[in-house]
Amino acid sequence: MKTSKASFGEGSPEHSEGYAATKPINVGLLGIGTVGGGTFTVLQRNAEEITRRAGRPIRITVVADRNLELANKVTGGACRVTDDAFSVVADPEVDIVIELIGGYGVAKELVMKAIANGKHVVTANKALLATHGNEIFKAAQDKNVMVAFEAAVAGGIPIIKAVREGLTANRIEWIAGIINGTTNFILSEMRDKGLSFDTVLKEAQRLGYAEADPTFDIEGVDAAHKITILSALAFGTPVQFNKAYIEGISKLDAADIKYAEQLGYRIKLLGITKRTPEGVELRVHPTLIPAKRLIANVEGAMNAVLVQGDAVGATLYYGKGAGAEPTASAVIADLVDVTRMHTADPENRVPHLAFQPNAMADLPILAMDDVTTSYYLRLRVQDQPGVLADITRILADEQISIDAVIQKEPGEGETQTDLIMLTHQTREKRINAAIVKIEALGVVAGKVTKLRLEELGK
Ligand SMILES: NC(=O)C1=CN([C@@H]2O[C@H](COP(=O)(O)OP(=O)(O)OC[C@H]3O[C@@H](n4cnc5c(N)ncnc54)[C@H](O)[C@@H]3O)[C@@H](O)[C@H]2O)C=CC1
Ligand SMILES: N[C@@H](CC=O)C(=O)O
Ligand code: NA
Repeated sequence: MKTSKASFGEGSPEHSEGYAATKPINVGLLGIGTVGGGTFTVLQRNAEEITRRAGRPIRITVVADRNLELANKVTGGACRVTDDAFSVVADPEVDIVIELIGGYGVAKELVMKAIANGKHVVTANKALLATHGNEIFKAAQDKNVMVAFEAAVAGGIPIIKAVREGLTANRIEWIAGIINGTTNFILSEMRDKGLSFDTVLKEAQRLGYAEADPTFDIEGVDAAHKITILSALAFGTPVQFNKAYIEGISKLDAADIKYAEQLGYRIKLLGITKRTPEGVELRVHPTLIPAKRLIANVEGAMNAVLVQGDAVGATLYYGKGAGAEPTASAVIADLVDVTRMHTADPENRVPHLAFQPNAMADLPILAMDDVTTSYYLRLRVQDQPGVLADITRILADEQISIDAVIQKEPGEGETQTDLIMLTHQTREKRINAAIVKIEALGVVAGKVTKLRLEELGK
């Protein structure tokens, strides 16, 4: 058997003689940290196969990173290195710019300059696209260049491809996903190993899962960036991050995780977007999910996205949503896509946001008050007759029906106990109104804990 040693971006002799002679597509890589490093390594390792798929060699000709020592170490002399990212987006030799710096400051400037200079862009930057995507896609359309962003949502899972291309026959009804690896890792490790929040967060940072500012992960902002992008792709609307409802896991109490389990549910940080007759729900929050659902059993840094289409029904996509090589897998898939489509008529390329730019819908994003879901309520109550009746009357007055109740036996010498209730579906404004009245009851101590619950299908 012959073995082949493909040099970086050249393709192997036995498979790629034709391709090796083909003009390579030249790539400038901005940021060679976790994802940039993974991209460089995988592109080098799988050069032969990637060339055979792309039809021509994909060659990183220049890497820009403000950490030159790191850039030199990772590239090992295989290409040029600079600390001036702006020189790369202006470099006439560069066909595609990969932006893996992150954030919406310098990254936005670089992406806009790259587009203005007629370069295609590949990015993993969900923060940038969720906040400035409309402007970026418009600029790209005007310049006939592509902005590809598979790595921006659920890392290595090809979810953008699935929603934008694989499911085009469908009227998408809703999407719900575990789309932040760091928080899923924290919830799993805390539950399974009893480790503290801070210990697990440090480990997630060490493993390269967390954002530069980990509060983006913990407070649900990163998941909101991602569900904002998916929502736009699903419903043909502009990206509208500023209208997303966002609640992270920092206030989640271990007691609720335990009670949820007793009731047959798991708590996951979900990104949810749903089409309703009044508009689109766009929200991120800890959510009770029936423990028997596949998605409830997604653990560690793994991601999973459920997409409900009217024709296909429910589809589930599972895989690594963070980390160097899983994310590089998506970045390189985009590089191959862009390379293949580079010479195609821009009119015939897949639209950035799945729908043709002149056929976008202006469905409103619903205020959280108008969202419909089920609820988990935990109350600290006096252990005395009539308490449950008072509470159920308040809920009934708001037309909220109860699905399940558990009341703990008070501890030795205690006069108060935990009362846990699950409700059927209702509007958020109704449950909030009921909670205000419940908290005013003399027999209820402190605040009511409210979590949302989604059945996610049958
Ligand atoms: N780490 C992960 O698992 C995932 C990250 N992403 C996204 O990928 C992007 C990159 O993330 P990571 O690789 O984790 O970040 P990182 O912090 O590991 O890498 C960023 C790199 O950019 C360099 N850099 C920063 N400012 C620069 C500048 N002005 N000029 C040149 N270089 C500069 C830094 O020195 C660093 O090497 C972010 O947008 C992130 O949200 C997306 C999916 C998964
Ligand atoms: N910080 C993110 C990285 C990938 O997008 C996460 O934890 O999922
Ligand atoms: Na992806």
